[in-house]
Amino acid sequence: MFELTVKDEFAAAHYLRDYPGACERLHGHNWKVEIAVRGEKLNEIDVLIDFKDLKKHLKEVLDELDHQNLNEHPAFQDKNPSSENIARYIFEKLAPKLKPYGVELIRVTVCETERACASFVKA
Ligand SMILES: Nc1nc2c(c(=O)[nH]1)N=C([C@H](O)[C@H](O)COP(=O)(O)OP(=O)(O)OP(=O)(O)O)CN2
Ligand SMILES: [Zn+2]
Repeated sequence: MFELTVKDEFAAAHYLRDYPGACERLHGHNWKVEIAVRGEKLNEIDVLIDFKDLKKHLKEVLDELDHQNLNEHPAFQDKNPSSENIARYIFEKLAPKLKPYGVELIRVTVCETERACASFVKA
């Protein structure tokens, strides 16, 4: 079994409704995102999936979040745009895009800072 990861980032504003502190006020982060896929079969040039394709599809998903107020995004109308929910949103958008390549998305990790990250992992 092989596992690949690629990274990208996006910048956005958010606030956490009902948060007991400063994060209840609008503020921004440069979120760093890492995704991991796995699969068994290498293709005819001996790669699982081209990093370029992985990065392209991740970017498509992140472009929808980049430079947005995430609290105004349809995905976060009834739930907070926490790192946890952002990771799950990216996972759910990205997983179907990668299926045709024969790889499985297994983890999306979203970091608000170098010291604070949340992952959504395949059950
Ligand atoms: N589990 C989570 N906890 C928090 C989240 C989150 O998404 N998931 N988000 C926040 C806020 O977004 C806040 O902006 C981040 O707070 P904090 O980590 O305290 O950020 P600081 O810049 O103050 O970092 P320090 O390391 O404390 O300097 C809060 N919690
Ligand atoms: Zn925040």
